Amino acid sequence: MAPGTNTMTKDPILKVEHLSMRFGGLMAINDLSFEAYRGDITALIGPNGAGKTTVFNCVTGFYKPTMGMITMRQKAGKEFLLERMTDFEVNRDAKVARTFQNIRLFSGLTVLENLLVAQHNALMKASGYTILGLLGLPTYKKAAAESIDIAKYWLEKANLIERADDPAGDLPYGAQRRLEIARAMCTGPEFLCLDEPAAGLNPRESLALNELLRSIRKDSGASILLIEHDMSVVMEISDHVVVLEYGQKISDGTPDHVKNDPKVIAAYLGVEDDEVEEVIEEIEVIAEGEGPQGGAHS
Ligand SMILES: Nc1ncnc2c1ncn2[C@@H]1O[C@H](COP(=O)(O)OP(=O)(O)OP(=O)(O)O)[C@@H](O)[C@H]1O
Repeated sequence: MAPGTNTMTKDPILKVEHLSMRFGGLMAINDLSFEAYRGDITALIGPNGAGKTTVFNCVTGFYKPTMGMITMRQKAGKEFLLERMTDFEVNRDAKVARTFQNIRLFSGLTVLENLLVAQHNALMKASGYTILGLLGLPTYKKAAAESIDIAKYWLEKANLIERADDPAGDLPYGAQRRLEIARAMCTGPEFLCLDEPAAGLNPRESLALNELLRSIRKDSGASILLIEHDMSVVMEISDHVVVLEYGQKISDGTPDHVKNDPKVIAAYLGVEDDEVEEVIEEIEVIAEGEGPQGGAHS
């Protein structure tokens, strides 16, 4: 249990146990264990190259880990061993959706069409996988109407309803990021993995993103795991933070707990743990010197 979290109410949706991932001679993830709790926004942070994306790729079925177990337990109690599943099965069966560091939308399709394509699997199932089904089956017509309702719901949430008929490629960058998240939500995930959702956003777009993520947590009940470099986003919206360095966990707890953890400060400053205090003192002296009354420029 992560320090600072309430032991009475926390129910793990994801358990990562002794995960290791080797690329040739490089141990990118080394015996990593952590949990993400149901209903929480969990942030996975760490310096460049710490192994965050590798963990994401293992959780979402893009990589087969060298060792370890990744268990996802759905609300209804059904468990899935994600390390044994393909990316497609992780999404379809375990109900884990993801976004990527680089935006991957169909830029020539409209905003609405992007959300309908995401629901293609459910629509094909309703058609009975036949052309006649596509043309006339009542189950298909019902599913098609439902998928438009779901798309509209997420367009409202992402504040994109007015752009529904515009090509996705015409949207500003921050709106494209929200569209990607809306598209992932249209697949009905219980667990949403977001790879650097705030990257490249301006402060206004960042606020809109925070609002969308909070509303996903509150209204859909989906749990969120996100990789993020923007500490203001992490500290603002996360319930729980896991910190990696060189493929290992160095801290795990509430945002306040990890923010004040000397190991985390050392990792971000790139110094040894026992040098943290000294470096912070030095930084404070420099900051005082740079201040309005400071002597650096006087
Ligand atoms: N497919 C791969 N083949 C070989 N090495 C890889 C592969 N993917 C990642 N690595 C290496 O594994 C280590 C962890 O990389 P990873 O991308 O997971 O880190 P990260 O924490 O996401 O970094 P960043 O914050 O820069 O995105 C790095 O040293 C990286 O070069």
